[in-house]
Amino acid sequence: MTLMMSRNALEDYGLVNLGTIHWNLSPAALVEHALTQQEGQLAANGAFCATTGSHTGRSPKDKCIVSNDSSSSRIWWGENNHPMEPETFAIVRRSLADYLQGRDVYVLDAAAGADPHYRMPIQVITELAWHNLFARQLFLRSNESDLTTERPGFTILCVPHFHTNPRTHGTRSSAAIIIDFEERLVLIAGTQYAGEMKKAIFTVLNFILPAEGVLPMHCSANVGNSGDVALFFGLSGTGKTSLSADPDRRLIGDDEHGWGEHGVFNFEGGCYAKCINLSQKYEPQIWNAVRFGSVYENVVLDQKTREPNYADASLTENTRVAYPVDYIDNVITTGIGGQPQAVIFLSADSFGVLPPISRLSTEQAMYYFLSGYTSKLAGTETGITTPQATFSSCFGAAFLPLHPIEYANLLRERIERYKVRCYLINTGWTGGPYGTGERININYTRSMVRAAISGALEQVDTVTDSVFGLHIPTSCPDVPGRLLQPRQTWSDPEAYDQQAARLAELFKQNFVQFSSIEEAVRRAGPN
Ligand SMILES: Nc1ncnc2c1ncn2[C@@H]1O[C@H](COP(=O)(O)OP(=O)(O)O)[C@@H](O)[C@H]1O
Ligand SMILES: C=C(OP(=O)(O)O)C(=O)O
Repeated sequence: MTLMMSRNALEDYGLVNLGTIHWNLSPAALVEHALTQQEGQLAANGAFCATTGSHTGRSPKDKCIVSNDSSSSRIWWGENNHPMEPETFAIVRRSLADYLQGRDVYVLDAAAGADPHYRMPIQVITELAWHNLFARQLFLRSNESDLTTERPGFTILCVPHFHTNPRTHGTRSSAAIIIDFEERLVLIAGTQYAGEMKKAIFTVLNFILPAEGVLPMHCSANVGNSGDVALFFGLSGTGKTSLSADPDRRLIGDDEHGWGEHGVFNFEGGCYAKCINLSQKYEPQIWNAVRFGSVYENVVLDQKTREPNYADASLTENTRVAYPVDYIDNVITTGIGGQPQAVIFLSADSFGVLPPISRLSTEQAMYYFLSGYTSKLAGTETGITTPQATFSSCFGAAFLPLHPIEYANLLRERIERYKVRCYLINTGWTGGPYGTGERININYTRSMVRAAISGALEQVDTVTDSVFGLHIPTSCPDVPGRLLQPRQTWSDPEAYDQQAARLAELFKQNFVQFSSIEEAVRRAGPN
């Protein structure tokens, strides 16, 4: 049955005269093929290490959405989505099919969306064996229900060694990530960054699910012993994966979730952790998840011992490891949790002025969610080498095909209905901006997260920040009190005031685009 579906799909996409088609290979077989393709090597701990060179991040200009009639009116053509004509898409698709003639391909049947009500079958066709291994570990494994479901699927065709030519293909660069919602097909060319596959499906679900009453979220999720679910929103590198891996709470997922009628569910079946400076001491769970079947990207191995050197950023800062979610010790294997009780926004503030933790009113939650203030941390995007202040709506603007206010309204409705506690946590700099101050110790951040989730901060007195209006707890268990008030951590408080004013101004400028939002939310920002 699966084979039949796969063969038809291949032909539908013009993929004929291929070499050998490898269907649903096991991880061990995929590793063997990846070694034969000479696309990487095995690390001493058993992980397959793919080396893709320094171009390992995304470039904002490469992502296009095919602007046919049915999608055009709904798409948010912000700076992240570029329209592409169906004819241009057809040219790229034909070129990929021509390129693949006579070549082996790897085909995987998988799925996205752990809640059976929303589960979507996906098929991943890749040129490289290790990309197929990545997809196998990152997406949900296919099951019987995927063969009979009425829900239409989506296909990814990932051909990294084919580079597009802007002149002949009409693309914006030599790489292209193109989503066609009508054909239900994603084309990826000219980039080996495996994250594009998962983020493309995330973009797809961000388009499809709101129409079904589900809020798609760029967040990690975990659950405590009493069933209390917590969500951690944040742009890449702000701590979703690290902070949700908690020995005292069970992991639901580390990056992409939906919040529907029945609660929260993971879109994926695996995690994608950053491993720059990964340490056994600070991140034991992620450390232990690296084993046979895991896939490293651009981690430098010692050529004699094959031991990973996590400190080596010579290929990229954005070194990664992908592994199935159950490689983490305490997980919710169904990928489904209940209704959240706590929502945490993670902002890595490179200005060093946001408080390490603040309690948010619902209006503030809306304001900070829409603003999505954070820093782009080095590596994930091409050309970013130092943290750069940015506003990424809903903490994931790059993946949003609808206007941010649509997602924000869905979030507000849920926060109010379930009386969810909301916090803003700065996982970035303290004691000064990037370059002068230092990144907040992750163990302190963990203590703040624990206190926020448990409700321990609800009764604690707060002081109101004079610039941002944020409510800063005056104490937090296991965190030095001085750290909580950022102005007190700077050696020059006047420099702090200037920097805070600068950031407040950036917030205001950015929020102009949301002038249609109600006044109470507009007023919840910096004054
Ligand atoms: N205070 C902190 N809070 C969270 N992460 C931190 C902190 N300080 C340093 N880090 C590092 O930042 C990175 C966060 O990456 P990750 O959790 O993978 O982000 P995301 O999942 O949001 O992309 C990790 O390498 C982590 O060790
Ligand atoms: C995989 C990515 O996101 P995150 O770091 O949030 O996992 C990415 O942005 O490429």
